[in-house]
Amino acid sequence: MSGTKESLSSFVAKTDSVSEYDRIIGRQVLVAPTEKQYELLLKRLRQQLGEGRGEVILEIGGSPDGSENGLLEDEVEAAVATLQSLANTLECSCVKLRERKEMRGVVLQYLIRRVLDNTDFLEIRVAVVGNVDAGKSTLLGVLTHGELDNGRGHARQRLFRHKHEMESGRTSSVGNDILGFDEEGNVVNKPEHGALDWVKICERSSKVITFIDLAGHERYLKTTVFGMTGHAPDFGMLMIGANAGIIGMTKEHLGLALALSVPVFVVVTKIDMCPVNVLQDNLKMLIRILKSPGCRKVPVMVKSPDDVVLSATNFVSERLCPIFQVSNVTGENLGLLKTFLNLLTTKMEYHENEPAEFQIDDTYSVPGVGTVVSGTTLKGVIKLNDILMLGPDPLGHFQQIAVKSIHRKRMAVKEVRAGQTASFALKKGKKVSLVTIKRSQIRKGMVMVSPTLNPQACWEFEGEILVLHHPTTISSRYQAMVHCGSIRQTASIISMSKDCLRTGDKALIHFRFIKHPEYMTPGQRMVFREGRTKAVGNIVKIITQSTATYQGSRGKQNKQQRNNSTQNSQKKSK
Ligand SMILES: Nc1nc2c(ncn2[C@@H]2O[C@H](COP(=O)(O)OP(=O)(O)OP(=O)(O)O)[C@@H](O)[C@H]2O)c(=O)[nH]1
Repeated sequence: MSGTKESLSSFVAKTDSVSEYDRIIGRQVLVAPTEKQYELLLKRLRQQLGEGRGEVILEIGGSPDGSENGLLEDEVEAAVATLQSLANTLECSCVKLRERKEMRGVVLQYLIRRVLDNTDFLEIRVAVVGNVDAGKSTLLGVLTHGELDNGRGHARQRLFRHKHEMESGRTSSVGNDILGFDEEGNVVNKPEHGALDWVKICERSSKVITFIDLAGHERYLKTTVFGMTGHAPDFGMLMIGANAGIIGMTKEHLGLALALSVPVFVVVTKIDMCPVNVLQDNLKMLIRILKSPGCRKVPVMVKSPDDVVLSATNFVSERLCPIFQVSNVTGENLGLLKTFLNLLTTKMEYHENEPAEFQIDDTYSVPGVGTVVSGTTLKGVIKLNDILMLGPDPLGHFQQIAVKSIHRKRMAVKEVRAGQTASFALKKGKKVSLVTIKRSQIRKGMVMVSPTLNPQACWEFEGEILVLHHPTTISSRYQAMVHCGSIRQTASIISMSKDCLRTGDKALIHFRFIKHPEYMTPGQRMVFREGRTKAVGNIVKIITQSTATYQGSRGKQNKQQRNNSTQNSQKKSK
């Protein structure tokens, strides 16, 4: 993945089969590889492309210990030719990102990206958060439509008009905008009469950034949390107005991203209209917050193309938090932000070989098509006409459905893989004469999974929870909203491993949903919140027995425990 930049030549030098080569020869491997070395390089590059979901940033002429400090002029040509040839063999593009001077010669960084057919593209989801008026809609309008703002909402209006014009099949009720990059890293968005044709963007793109535009107002915090959990963002883009600084919901949104382990980068907007001293004060405050024990981030100001490559390659592996300072009116530094977006690679591990799991975040009724569901493929591969189990319904049952069509960003495709979002048209049953499934039967939080998983719904589960904030104490019977994937339902606390919980406390909590059972899996991240109360944690156990049975058995257990302790105390007193 791009987060792990590596020198190909030093890899070959480290490999057993070429151990006779010292580091100096290692540098020369790319310059003049033998057939065996070339095969090794090819094998390694293929492996890295697999790890990086189709792309990798490579450094040539350098090594981590500085022993291969640069290529001479004539070596550069030969090394780049080898790299180009490797890329061609693996059907990849090879684009130079950066060059730096070292003691001996130059060190170069290249982006190697698989050239995909026009129905496939790499997908990165970026949740856009920040306080009202931070310039979120404006920045998205400027990035996706390629036209600067006038400072009075011009770019934002374009986006709104575009949103109202969205035809059926839009992927979510949370705002979505897309920015496509071709294999060379050029933006492919070309608005026609103000509107964007998503299918054309996807056809021309190697990578598509989906911006999940989340509301900035406190009133919509529920939707913002849903966007952060249910839409599985790879990254969070925290927007801050240069003159307003960190106000309102900024800290809340940052805290949410941290709690959900979503890597965050910051975009400070409106630098064109902000006095220098105010900007400096607000940046100082931002850096202080990012470095504070609660965040433990390493803030990095991105000011040059070099900074972009460095921060993008280290973004995932470290606690780095790149900060961009842009103007949507003058366009200052927007180029840096675009290059950064083009280089982003997800840190999520997606398992394509496991049985399919798809979480539903929205439903639609499309005339002539029927019920359509949209969401994220968490595991496996889903193909046209696949039979999946949809559920759970209010009784906890799953029903067989067939996938009749698949869209990725409104483009018809034959399959969708783990890590990709999609919409499906559904029909009930296996036969060709399928029964239409009603939209009212489906709700957000439901899943579609492979029948091999034999899915079970649960009313109750156990979670390991850390209370981030609560004004007083939390005890049994306390109720709050559980957000887990696209599940959003109130649950009450049945029991806890501690008597009561305060801010900063950790506990194992047994929850019960109040309305209907849900499908969950251990290890999933969850948020438990109500008003200003917020707790985060992981699902550790799913309890599939009915409550009566469970409570009955717990009752018996408790009675047994009581009997045991009485016997013990009787023994002690004797
Ligand atoms: N001068 C200047 N104005 C900007 C810039 N970015 C945004 N604006 C203006 O700031 C105002 C607010 O921008 P929005 O994009 O609506 O802010 P928002 O964060 O999307 O707000 P909500 O959607 O309400 O959460 C608009 O009038 C924009 O024209 C900028 O870089 N420079």
